[in-house]
Amino acid sequence: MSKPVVAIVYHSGYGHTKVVAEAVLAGIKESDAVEGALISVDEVDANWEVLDGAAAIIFGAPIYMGNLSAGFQGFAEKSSKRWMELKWKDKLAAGFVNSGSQNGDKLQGLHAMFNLSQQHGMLWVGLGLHPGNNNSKGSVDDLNRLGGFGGAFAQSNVDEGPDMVPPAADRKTAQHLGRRVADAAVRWTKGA
Ligand SMILES: Cc1cc2nc3c(=O)[nH]c(=O)nc-3n(C[C@H](O)[C@H](O)[C@H](O)COP(=O)(O)O)c2cc1C
Repeated sequence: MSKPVVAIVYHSGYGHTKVVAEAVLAGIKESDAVEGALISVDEVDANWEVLDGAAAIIFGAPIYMGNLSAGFQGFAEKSSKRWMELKWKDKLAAGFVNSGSQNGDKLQGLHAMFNLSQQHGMLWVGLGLHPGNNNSKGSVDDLNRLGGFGGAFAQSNVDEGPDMVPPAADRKTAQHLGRRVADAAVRWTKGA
């Protein structure tokens, strides 16, 4: 029997969110029981069938002007063809967002991804981690240093390139999300 596919579909204007997407993929690949697929919104037209066949889809985007980037929103609107037939109903969904500011209205973007998942009848998987860096012994190197619950948050200094940021803590948090969704996909598809 073929392994369940856990797909990531992401937009990245300048490469920072792509780094986060690759960290999510590394987490998916920790599991031998699933296949990972990394799809940029720029190549989504050649990959709708991969998404249709996936057990889980993880959404990823940068925050532009306080919300999901137009590049990601374009994908979301194109996915309405799937919505017509509720083709993605009962797939797992999850999300990650990356922005220049520590806050930067990331939650707004993550909630927009959640809304997209619910329009499609998908089941949302959160991060499943306590917040890091929230007490006197904490540090910016903590896993989940930005304290997200519904998904993985990353922050990339606006004057540094994707070879420098987001920092390792955010990449590890993204990796955790990938592993968590992979494990959830195995449980969710058991016997299906
Ligand atoms: C048009 C535009 C709007 C942005 N708006 C925000 C914002 O609202 N909040 C924020 O924290 N960062 C904002 N940023 C910074 C990006 O979120 C940040 O640089 C991010 O790392 C870009 O990811 P990318 O390289 O994958 O496109 C904005 C950047 C651009 C280009």
